[in-house]
Amino acid sequence: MTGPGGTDGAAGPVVVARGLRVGYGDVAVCGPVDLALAPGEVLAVVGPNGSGKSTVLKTVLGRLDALGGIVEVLERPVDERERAFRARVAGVGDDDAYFPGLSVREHLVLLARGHGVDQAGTVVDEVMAMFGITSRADAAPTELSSGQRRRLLLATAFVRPRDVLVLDEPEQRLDPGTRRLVADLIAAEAARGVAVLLATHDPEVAARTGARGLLVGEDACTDVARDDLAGVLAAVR
Ligand SMILES: Nc1ncnc2c1ncn2[C@@H]1O[C@H](COP(=O)(O)OP(=O)(O)OP(=O)(O)O)[C@@H](O)[C@H]1O
Repeated sequence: MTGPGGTDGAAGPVVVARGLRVGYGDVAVCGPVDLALAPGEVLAVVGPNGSGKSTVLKTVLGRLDALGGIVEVLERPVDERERAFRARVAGVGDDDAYFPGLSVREHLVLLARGHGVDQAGTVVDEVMAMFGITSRADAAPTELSSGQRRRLLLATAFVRPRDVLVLDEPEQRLDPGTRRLVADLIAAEAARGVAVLLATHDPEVAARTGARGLLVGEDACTDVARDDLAGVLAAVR
């Protein structure tokens, strides 16, 4: 199988962490992280509120410096300033910052064009329809409901090229139908060879995406098999 970036199905991992320490200042928020994520795989980072899931994701995205250990994406040390990194790694966090004066559609077209997407307008219209925000295309993001803004934020990852997709609690603020839609979109991404790293509290998202897990703990981070993930999520608190 050839993946979106021309990667072979049997290719090695595209996200690797070894003894990775993440945190703020010089204080680690959780145990060291070891993971390897290959094209077409979904890994769900799970754990209680405040355990460090977002911090792990931000470090993988290069938005936060590692305190120690190794983190590599696409076989290079993480550096979000690198053109190849920005071109191939799509991340959605909690932050919704928008340009004043641009509509929903204009935001998405700007992003798609910035990434050199052919027929950006058509792609954006398809993605807006997929996320059910077409009727709000001409609105400013500030005029959207909280869940609609979340749909827009997720849409930003789908209007641009990507080999690695990093999503922080994609289920946040979404109604149940949209949560299922997003889970199915993530599964489809994996099926076409994208490596997906996500944080979630939602057993349904974990199950529908076919994710295996990484349980983030204070002293250690532990691998969780796919079949055990729903039980671990139910027990997390
Ligand atoms: N900017 C920051 N500066 C200092 N500490 C922070 C900062 N952001 C988060 N923390 C702390 O780091 C720890 C891990 O936070 P993080 O947001 O990674 O948790 P999480 O597992 O994603 O939680 P949740 O399930 O609530 O989203 C928490 O104790 C939090 O208070």
